[in-house]
Amino acid sequence: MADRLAFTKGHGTENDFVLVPDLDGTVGLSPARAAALADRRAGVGGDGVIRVVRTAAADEADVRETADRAEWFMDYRNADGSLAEMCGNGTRVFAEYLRREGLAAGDAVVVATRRGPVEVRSDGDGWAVDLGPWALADPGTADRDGFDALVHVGADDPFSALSVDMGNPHTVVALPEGLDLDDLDLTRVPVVNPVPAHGTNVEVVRPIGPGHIALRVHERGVGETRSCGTGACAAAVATSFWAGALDTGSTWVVDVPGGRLRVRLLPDRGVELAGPAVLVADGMVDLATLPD
Ligand SMILES: N[C@H](CCC[C@H](N)C(=O)O)C(=O)O
Repeated sequence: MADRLAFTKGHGTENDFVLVPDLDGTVGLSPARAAALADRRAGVGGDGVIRVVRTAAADEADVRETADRAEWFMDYRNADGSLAEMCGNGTRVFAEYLRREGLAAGDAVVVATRRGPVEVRSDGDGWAVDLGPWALADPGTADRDGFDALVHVGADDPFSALSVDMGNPHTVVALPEGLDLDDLDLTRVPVVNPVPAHGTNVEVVRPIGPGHIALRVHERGVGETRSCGTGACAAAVATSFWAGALDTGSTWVVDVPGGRLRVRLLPDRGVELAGPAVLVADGMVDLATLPD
């Protein structure tokens, strides 16, 4: 039995991940082991852990069924070890890893995810991926101003928000006039009402100009992160909805604390995320330091 585990550290606009190759699915990844790998002091450190596994060897049957469309499965875990359906920044880092390792060739690769296969294609010095279709909560629940939730961020009075489903859940807050993103206390989990059944990722968005927004994000299963790819898409969808411009194929520059992403709204509720992916380092973890 190998006593060490190979890993690669990577990030997309400083949303960072520990990639663990387990190509034939023989090692597995328990929630406790994922959380230990993500630990920034006793482990490698990251917002998430991504197991790189052949789709045919995935634990979930519905993922295995997509093996004819995608050879590799992005098995995404949050820093707390919880599963997530999708990770936008993670898909770009995953594609970069597959290309560097010679596990994929050419300018595009279809990646299996819990949300279904997505095509990640080379885009300038980064990657682009359609993370759609997005969905709003039952439009009937969005009041006349386009909000369907209230969010307490830190000690502030509640802010109005809109739920956006990107395969994973998002609650997008429109930062009230006169407040500054930098002043928000995102050290605690924002309190969302109605309480989302499976938790949610909370983005607080500020308009910068036409087709340009900035956001901070508190991620489900992590805490505040420097960037969230599905969150950038959710924020662009919500901002377009509030502007009554959802059907215009708009493009967005999304400034996140860790850098800049681009989002393009596509027909049929498609939404393309584009941005960088960096592989920072490779290493080995002593299995004796990890829980089973
Ligand atoms: N925390 C998220 C998953 C990671 C999403 C984010 N890192 C991205 O780039 O989309 C969730 O539990 O739904």
